[in-house]
Amino acid sequence: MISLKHPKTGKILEVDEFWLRYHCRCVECVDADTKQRRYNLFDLPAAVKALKLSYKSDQALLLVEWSDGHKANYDIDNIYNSQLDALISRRTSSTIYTPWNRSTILKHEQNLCFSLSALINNDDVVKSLVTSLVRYGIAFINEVPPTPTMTELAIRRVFPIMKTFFGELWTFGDRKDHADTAYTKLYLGSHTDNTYFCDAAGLQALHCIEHVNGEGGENFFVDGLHVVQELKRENPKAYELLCRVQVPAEYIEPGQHHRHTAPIIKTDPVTGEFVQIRVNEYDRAIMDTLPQSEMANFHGSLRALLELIREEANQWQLKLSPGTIVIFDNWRVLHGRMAYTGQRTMSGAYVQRTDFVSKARVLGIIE
Ligand SMILES: C[N+](C)(C)CCCC[C@H](N)C(=O)O
Ligand SMILES: O=C(O)CCC(=O)C(=O)O
Repeated sequence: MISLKHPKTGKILEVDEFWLRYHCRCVECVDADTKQRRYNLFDLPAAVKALKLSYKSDQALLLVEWSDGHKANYDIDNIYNSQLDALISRRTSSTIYTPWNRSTILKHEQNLCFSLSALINNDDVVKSLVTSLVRYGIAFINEVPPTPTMTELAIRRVFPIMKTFFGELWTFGDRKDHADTAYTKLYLGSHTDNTYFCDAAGLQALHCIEHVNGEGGENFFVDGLHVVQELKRENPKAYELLCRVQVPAEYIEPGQHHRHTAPIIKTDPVTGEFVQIRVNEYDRAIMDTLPQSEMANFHGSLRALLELIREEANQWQLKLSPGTIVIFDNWRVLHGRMAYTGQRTMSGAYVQRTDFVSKARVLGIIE
């Protein structure tokens, strides 16, 4: 270990020597074009030693002469910012994620809506939309001509579309194109999609392009981040159990058999932050991942979460009309719809999680 003292703050940091050697960012060590490392672990001596330490450029840089002959320059602040305590403090002090219930989201409604023409003409509007998606997990694009083609154009202005067995840009009503309750006129309780995929879609976009000769079909949304925080406060045992118990989900139709097992609440193993809520009663598979003696506890905890989800104060219900696309974070915001009559056609698409967060990083919204 090497002991460093920050030249400005005086903070002492014990740094593992191999870690420091491995994190040299000079052009010899990291390719300037690809930003990829130019060597692997075995190219460096396991017991590499720092022979000489010195500071330069008003002490902003640390120079190290290594026992393998390499001379490295480090930005001191980069070294301190690359430590676990710095990561945890940045993440836990971030104010980018704003949990909401119905009354609080209604106060921000105007921050969530963007017209298609503004979106097309102005890159800043793209950034504002992605910021709302990160902050609240939901946003709307208005004044979209109600066709599948224009729905696709609007989504592709911001994100690439994820291909699944449902298709890329999908259009659905009550025709049984897939073995799923979504393809009926029935009520759909709050859920997240794709609990049965190894990686559920990150975003989902829905556009009601037609609803005639009937009523109902209102959509509702619940902020999973908010209900998970409430559960953690009110019932920490239930929260802890739902973070831990592995819950299988499944989707079966001719030619498809998807299954994925994971907890209902996923948290970041390093920082403890909320990562994903994965709730879908319709797609729950046989629960064979717990001994029977623990089932009652599990169902009690799940019931506590579902009660919070069902609370009216947490549900934001709205009638989507042709012209408005709703986009929401399928790892955070649960959605559902009321039963309906008449002819109702929805168009929409999924976006991969990795494409959503990559876009947010490129735009400087998250790190
Ligand atoms: C969105 N789209 C209509 C294509 C599919 C709906 C699938 C709903 C399914 N139960 C799930 O949770 O994934
Ligand atoms: O029909 C709707 O409005 C929503 C359908 C739905 O919940 C889904 O596709 O997952």
